[in-house]
Amino acid sequence: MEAMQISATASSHFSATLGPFSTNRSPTKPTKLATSWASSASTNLASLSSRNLFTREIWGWVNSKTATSRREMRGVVRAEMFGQLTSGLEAAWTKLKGEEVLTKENIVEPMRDIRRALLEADVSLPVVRRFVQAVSDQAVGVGLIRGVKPDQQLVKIVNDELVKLMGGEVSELVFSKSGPTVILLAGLQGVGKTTVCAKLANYLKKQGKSSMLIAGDVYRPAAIDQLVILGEQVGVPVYTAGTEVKPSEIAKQGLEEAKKKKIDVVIMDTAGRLQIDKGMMDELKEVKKVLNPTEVLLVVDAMTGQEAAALVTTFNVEIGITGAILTKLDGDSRGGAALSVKEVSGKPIKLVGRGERMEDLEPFYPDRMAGRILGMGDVLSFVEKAQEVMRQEDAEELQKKIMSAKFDFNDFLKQTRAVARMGSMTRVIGMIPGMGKVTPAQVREAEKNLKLMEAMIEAMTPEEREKPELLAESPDRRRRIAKDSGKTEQQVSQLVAQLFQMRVRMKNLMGIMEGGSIPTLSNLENAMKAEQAAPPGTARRKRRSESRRQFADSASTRPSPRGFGAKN
Ligand SMILES: Nc1nc2c(ncn2[C@@H]2O[C@H](COP(=O)(O)OP(=O)(O)OP(=O)(O)O)[C@@H](O)[C@H]2O)c(=O)[nH]1
Repeated sequence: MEAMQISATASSHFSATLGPFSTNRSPTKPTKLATSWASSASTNLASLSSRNLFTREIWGWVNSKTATSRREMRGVVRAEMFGQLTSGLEAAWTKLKGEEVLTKENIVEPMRDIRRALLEADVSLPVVRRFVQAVSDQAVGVGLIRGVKPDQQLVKIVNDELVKLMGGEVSELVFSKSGPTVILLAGLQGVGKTTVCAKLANYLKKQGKSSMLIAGDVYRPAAIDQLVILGEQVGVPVYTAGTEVKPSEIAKQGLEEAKKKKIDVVIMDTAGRLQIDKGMMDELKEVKKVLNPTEVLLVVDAMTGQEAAALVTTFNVEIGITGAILTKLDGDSRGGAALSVKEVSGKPIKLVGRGERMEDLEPFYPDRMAGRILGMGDVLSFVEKAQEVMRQEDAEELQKKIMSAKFDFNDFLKQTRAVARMGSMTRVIGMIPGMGKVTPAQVREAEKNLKLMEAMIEAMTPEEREKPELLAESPDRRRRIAKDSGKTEQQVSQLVAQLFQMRVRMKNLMGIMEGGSIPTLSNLENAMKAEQAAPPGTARRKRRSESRRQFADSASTRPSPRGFGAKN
């Protein structure tokens, strides 16, 4: 029911906010914005069932967003990062379409798809096994999101497990508290180490830190020249001592120089090898001893998949590292390295390279990465936010009130605040399909009017908030509220009228939901369109007359025979 409430309330909020208080707008005429809300509500209604409609509505938005992302994936992004994994996982969600709940039986097939997708992404088998087990355990039984469809529940569980798998939180670079921070880079040949040195210096420069590069690859003279050129390109000094000096000696001299120059961060490039050999490890150990580095980062090529994770493990065992830098993520369509490094080696990926330019280095955010893999991005966090603000119990209580036409100003305020808590109105609106054409000016106007209404409601007594009839009956009360809130009497009257209109409108919409079958997208949308466009004498007039009758009903309890606005 919650979705209906939020739609109906939101729709009414907007018709209220852009309706009665905007210039040249009749209180009963639905505005464009209200119409959009109504039609978005109808779109979402199509996928709703009779319970937990709020969460379902949010997931309706998720669906539409996912559909878009999936379309994008198919078209543009697919060829890019992790495209293969994304499409593999899609098969799993599809298998759950039409199911009511997740069961031990119906997750067998989707779990097989997930397993296959991860193996094809070159994630190592033990990691895949643990992942699939963790997802299965959560999918059946505990930890379900109430009211969300099974395929969406599974997306959420997989998302959370992916984030966990990749290390959960972003793992920041550590800086030394005194003296220069020393970062020692290691890695096999051709993985992008030399490029990373300069990219990292450039990245730190943007954070206001000075760096110096030390050219320690004495076996490939071109590597020294390459580092000098890249250093010039990003505007940082490079310490070189030729190819005749031992790397550990170069490291020592470079560090002294950096201390003299009061450089913040020293980045040491080292020689790569085609594969791990004892000579390289011994040399690295020696350099590490001399430098006593704050960070020892292994640079690994993302395109090597689970091999990258194995390398991180070996280097960690041999020389002790603090983390990894994953390069060439831009060319990686599988994702095995990003998914396996932390789980296999216990060491986090700190940074990722996503292109050849000096700017193409950024922190590794597990949550964003999971979002990209699933094609969900921000939408998942929005769902969580929405769930936080809309408690199930509140929603059920509200549903009862709406059905018995007892929706009052307290509920109105609560709903307004719930919507506001979900984020700025612009953001909320932006998440709803079909709402793209709302102009910023309209949103600003809506926000302003919500504040205006809040001020008037705050000036009401608790009794008046609970019984809007009191205000319908008494101009004195309305005058007092106008005075206390600094608004006009007309504005207060309009707000009261609006609440009665909302009661009718919400009850009608809820009635459609309650009364037997769930309407299909097309017939509900048509019904709403017809209602909005109805000529005089049809649905709209009927609705209006019903809200008038409610006023009249409330007015009939008082002595005066006159209707809304009569003197008490
Ligand atoms: N597409 C892409 N290319 C990258 C990235 N990082 C590095 N490269 C390219 O990879 C190639 C090898 O990079 P280098 O920095 O020379 O590799 P290296 O590890 O220093 O090599 P050795 O000195 O032989 O050990 C270069 O052509 C880089 O431009 C990245 O994130 N994306």
